[in-house]
Amino acid sequence: MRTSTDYLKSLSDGRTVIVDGKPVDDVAADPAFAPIARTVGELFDIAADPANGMQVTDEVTGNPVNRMYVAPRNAEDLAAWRDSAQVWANHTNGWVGRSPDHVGAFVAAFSAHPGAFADERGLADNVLAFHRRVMENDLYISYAIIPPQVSRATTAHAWDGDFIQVGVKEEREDGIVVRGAQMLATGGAVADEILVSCIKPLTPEDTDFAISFTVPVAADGLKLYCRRPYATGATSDFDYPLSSRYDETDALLVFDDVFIPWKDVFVYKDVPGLRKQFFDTGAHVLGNFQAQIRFATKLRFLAGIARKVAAVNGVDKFPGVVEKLGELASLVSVVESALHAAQFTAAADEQGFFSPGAQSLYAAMGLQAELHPRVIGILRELVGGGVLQVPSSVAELVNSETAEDMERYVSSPGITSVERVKLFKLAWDAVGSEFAGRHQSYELFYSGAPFVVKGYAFRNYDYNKPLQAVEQFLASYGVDGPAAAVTEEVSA
Ligand SMILES: Cc1cc2nc3c(=O)[nH]c(=O)nc-3n(C[C@H](O)[C@H](O)[C@H](O)COP(=O)(O)OP(=O)(O)OC[C@H]3O[C@@H](n4cnc5c(N)ncnc54)[C@H](O)[C@@H]3O)c2cc1C
Repeated sequence: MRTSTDYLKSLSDGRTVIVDGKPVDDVAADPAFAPIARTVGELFDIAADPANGMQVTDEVTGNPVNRMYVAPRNAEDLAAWRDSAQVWANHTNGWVGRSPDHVGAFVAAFSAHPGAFADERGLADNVLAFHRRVMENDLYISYAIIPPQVSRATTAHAWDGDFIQVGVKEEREDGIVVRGAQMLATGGAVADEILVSCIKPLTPEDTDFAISFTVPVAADGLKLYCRRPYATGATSDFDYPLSSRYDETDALLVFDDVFIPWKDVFVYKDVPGLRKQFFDTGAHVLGNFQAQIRFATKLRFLAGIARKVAAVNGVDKFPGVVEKLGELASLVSVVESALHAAQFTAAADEQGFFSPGAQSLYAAMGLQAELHPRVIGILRELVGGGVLQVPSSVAELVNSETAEDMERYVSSPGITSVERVKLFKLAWDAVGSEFAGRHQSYELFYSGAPFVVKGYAFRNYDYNKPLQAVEQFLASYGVDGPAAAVTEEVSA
């Protein structure tokens, strides 16, 4: 299976990743991208080691493949799939949102439902071939499925200027030429390919933009405009332990007439087909099951920082602090419990795809907009000003002229000054740094704006039962008192 060496080597492919107005020479060597590339490489090494239990035998080739790229078919598969996702999430403590298993899960679910892509061009076969390529080569796929934020009052066809959202400029015998942009691809700069599509509802007038395809990051004419990287501002691992490893970077994609061969096209000028690929295949559920496994891991990590900070500051026995730590425990447990429930209520669909229970999964996602800021808020409150009562850098801890002051004034009972500063710098990178701010937006938006995500929770909740309960109750009394049936029940 692919190792970090193979992966890092493959990144030197002439991709156009733009920072500070010019293309980056080599992302694997650039200080903005090398740290996250290293982290992704570590994930591949973990999967390649059979001891980590992430491998399964491919039924077609008989070779070991990463389980994250294989659609679960029964309860045992799903349990093992979840365990594998957990192995990767543990390695990053949940701080890498778009690790290769996220879109990998979408592609796995696609492969179990080729019928959702069926059309006269044979697009379903393209999807199956894509899945096989991803699985056999351990590809890292990022995705860009949101149109650029131009105006949400209308959709692409009504925007000024042709092809602002990426669309079909030209149809050729051997493929299509696409032009335009897509909002963001997290991890795109260090991925192998990007799945480009649109999950926001389009109208029949938007047919030219109703496409789904994969494109190598190094494709001619594809440009990635990255937001300011945070890894370069991370002066050391000690000062920014999260920014220095996990800055995935997010990039606007611009397609300057990029040629996409037919084999890489999955949905073509088909507005309903866009929704089908995400929602009739179970892809949205499986991909977000992975996302919630990752999210719960990060919440546990945040709770761990809070628990340790409270102990170091000697406040962990105060009733008010115990209450806060208890609230944190409840919030983390809500997400963990929803994952258990989604697994417990999982069932096979008509294609034999074993899908996690959607009601529990979307319930957790629907609360994320409130839950994550609350967790961060509690942590911010517990750390107090301690995150600012730290030296500007590790230098003050090692310089003999300043180390003595640090040891004397920046310390707590039972731990050294270095240990205390290390902990509080970690806390700052989780709640206060630019990296932390980006993560707050990420958790709020990665699976859609809160009104969209709550819509999933609404649609996947069976309101018949609560409605029935209310109807029955309302029927049990009237202006004349209890209804007859109820009166009889009471007198009997
Ligand atoms: C850190 C980060 C990483 C991301 N990574 C990726 C990625 O890898 N791939 C990808 O495809 N996308 C990615 N995204 C984009 C993400 O999917 C979108 O931000 C999300 O879907 C919301 O879309 P939007 O940003 O266009 O918000 P908009 O749709 O413009 O909404 C912004 C706000 O406007 C209001 N609003 C808009 N429309 C309505 C409405 N109809 N009803 C009520 N209120 C409304 C809401 O308050 C909403 O929160 C990322 C976003 C962030 C922040």
